[in-house]
Amino acid sequence: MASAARLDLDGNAIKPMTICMIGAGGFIGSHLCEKLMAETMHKVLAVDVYNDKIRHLLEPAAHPWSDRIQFHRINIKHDSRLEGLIKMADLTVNLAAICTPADYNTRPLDTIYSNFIDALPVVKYCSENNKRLIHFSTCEVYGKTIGSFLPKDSPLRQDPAYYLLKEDASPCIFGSIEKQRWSYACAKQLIERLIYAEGAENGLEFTIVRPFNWIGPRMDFIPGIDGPSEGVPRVLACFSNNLLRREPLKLVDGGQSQRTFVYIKDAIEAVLLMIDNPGRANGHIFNVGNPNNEATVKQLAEMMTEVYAKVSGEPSLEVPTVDVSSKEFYGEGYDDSDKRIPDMTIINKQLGWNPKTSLWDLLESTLTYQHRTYAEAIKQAIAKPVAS
Ligand SMILES: NC(=O)c1ccc[n+]([C@@H]2O[C@H](COP(=O)([O-])OP(=O)(O)OC[C@H]3O[C@@H](n4cnc5c(N)ncnc54)[C@H](O)[C@@H]3O)[C@@H](O)[C@H]2O)c1
Ligand SMILES: O=C(O)[C@H]1O[C@H](OP(=O)(O)OP(=O)(O)OC[C@H]2O[C@@H](n3ccc(=O)[nH]c3=O)[C@H](O)[C@@H]2O)[C@H](O)[C@@H](O)[C@@H]1O
Repeated sequence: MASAARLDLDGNAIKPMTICMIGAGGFIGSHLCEKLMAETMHKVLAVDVYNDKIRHLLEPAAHPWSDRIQFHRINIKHDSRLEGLIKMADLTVNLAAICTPADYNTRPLDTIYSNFIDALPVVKYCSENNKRLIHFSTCEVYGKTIGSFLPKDSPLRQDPAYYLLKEDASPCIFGSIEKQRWSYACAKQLIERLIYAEGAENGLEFTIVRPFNWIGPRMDFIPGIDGPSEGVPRVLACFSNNLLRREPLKLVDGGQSQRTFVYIKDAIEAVLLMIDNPGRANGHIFNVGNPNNEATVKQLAEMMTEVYAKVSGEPSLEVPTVDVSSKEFYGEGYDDSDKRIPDMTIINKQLGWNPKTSLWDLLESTLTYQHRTYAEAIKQAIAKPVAS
């Protein structure tokens, strides 16, 4: 239950504030709203075009926090109410974006508009009205590692200097323009530069968050159940869908890319520290990830298969994975980040934050949720005769 006597990292009482959260109806937004309602006295003006993932917080109206959350169905591309909401708030958190890789090379214009053009008014209103901004960028701004350009057998590939991703030192390395995969990363990079420049030239108080593969319940959708049948969500939902339907998990180009996965609930703790500690968070770019949870996509598939068998009680498939080319899976123009390990020095120093949950444990709680939420609906969808 929320308590009024919460203290910041310097021992001062935290004053309740009003937060304009754009993209509050998405995966991260839903977890952040939950946290803010359950553990703080902050008020949320939740802006999104959808509210399914936060409906449990909005209805019934008898929740203890009911007077602290308001939903505003607004498309920020064209709605004059946005500036008024930013003005009403002490802080704006901007999460709105197209952020599924299947869109980057197939809908590059929508991707660039969503991640750059549509964020411009948000930055402008915050700057003009002297409002603080926490903007969600991505670890994809690092692109590929320096080490990926070394010969495959070079011992330097093992040296962290060639792969560890540091906010204030690592370059942003993208592929050629035909590799439209990088449309998202490039748009995010440019909005980061604009926000940084607003800070430098106009005094905007900002924090930029670079999430490294946050995963957990409510991430994306299961195709044909709560999203389009032909849709391609991010890897957690793709693999969950395969496991629920008892199909082999598809490994793009052999599943050799490496990622570090962090549990959404750990990551949300970091965001709350940023919200509550402006003096320590303003002016910073933060990596938020779990360097201890590294796996290749193939290893992730194997672990998810094992965990799902445990939580569902169903035996694994004899052939649990199948290789597929990136061209077949994502289409022309796909490219990939080879390896993503966040350096944690800055977030450790400023906010003392560390992730806690192991990959196995986070997959166990997430796949338990996926099974409970979707297994029955999938069974019914599979059993339904196809209309002739
Ligand atoms: N989940 C991750 O691990 C991760 C990693 C890196 C970066 N990010 C960034 O974090 C942010 C949130 O990611 P998420 O995983 O919650 O994604 P999400 O797709 O679940 O949430 C984004 C939300 O923004 C809303 N939105 C998009 N365009 C909008 C518009 N024009 N007007 C109003 N609402 C709009 C969507 O409806 C959606 O609810 C994004 O900016 C994303 O790039 C997330
Ligand atoms: O989550 C993040 O930190 C960022 O990275 C993601 O990018 P990526 O990790 O490449 O996206 P996923 O869809 O989660 O894919 C991870 C890896 O799994 C592979 N994959 C995906 C799906 C699948 O069915 N099979 C498969 O092998 C992809 O090719 C990729 O190598 C997205 O760009 C963003 O949501 C975000 O900015």
